[in-house]
Amino acid sequence: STVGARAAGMTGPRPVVLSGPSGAGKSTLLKKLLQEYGNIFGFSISHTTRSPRPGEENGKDYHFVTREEMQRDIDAGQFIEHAEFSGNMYGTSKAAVQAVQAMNQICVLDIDLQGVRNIKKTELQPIYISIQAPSLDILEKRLRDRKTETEESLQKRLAAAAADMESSQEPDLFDTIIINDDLDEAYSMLTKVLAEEIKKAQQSSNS
Ligand SMILES: Nc1ncnc2c1ncn2[C@@H]1O[C@H](COP(=O)(O)OP(=O)(O)OP(=O)(O)O)[C@@H](O)[C@H]1O
Ligand SMILES: Nc1nc2c(ncn2[C@@H]2O[C@H](COP(=O)(O)O)[C@@H](O)[C@H]2O)c(=O)[nH]1
Repeated sequence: STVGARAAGMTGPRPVVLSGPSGAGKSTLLKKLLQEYGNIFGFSISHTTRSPRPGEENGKDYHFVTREEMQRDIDAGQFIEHAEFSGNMYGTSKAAVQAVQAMNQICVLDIDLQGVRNIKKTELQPIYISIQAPSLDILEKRLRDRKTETEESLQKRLAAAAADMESSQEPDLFDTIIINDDLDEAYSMLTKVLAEEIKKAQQSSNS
């Protein structure tokens, strides 16, 4: 099994899961990571039924699909995990993870807490990192300033955020919790947590 092989040190670097409330800064940190280490890390492109935001590209940020398409593919067994979040469906397809692994890159998943719990039931064995805002008030301000949400979807996301902040304290759920107060400091924490994987990847590409 992957677990046994991993214990024996026979597999490659571990995938990385970034989770945490909407507005905590996952995409911002991920973008920085991919800018600096785009040869090492690859983003797992999820499917979602929500509409694209200005600037988001189909097949790059997400695979934007209808509920019917997504449900059909879920029923066909094409997804590793999927969840309903704030009125829309989100999910990680097997193909999304395989596409990154085929490029010999470390797969990074940006998923919600339900996704984390479901990935724990699989053999993926990633490093689990929670990104948190300093407070719910600051998170609300950041989400409002982002101007991507209606008042209704903002309220849904804030309710989910409050629950997320509490659940993330659960022992053994995350390997690391990063408080994204100052962006540069949070990013430096992230690269520190991933230093070992980055080193392994750099060594194997030099050999
Ligand atoms: N350290 C920070 N200080 C101030 N603003 C920040 C910081 N980090 C991120 N932001 C801003 O906060 C907003 C939310 O960040 P981002 O979109 O990265 O969150 P997210 O966790 O990916 O959210 P979602 O799950 O909704 O996609 C963005 O407008 C971003 O520019
Ligand atoms: N369980 C999953 N959650 C996912 C996936 N892709 C994204 N997400 C999470 O959804 C929310 C909202 O994202 P947004 O882009 O609409 O702001 C956020 O917490 C993401 O982490 C997925 O494939 N599975």
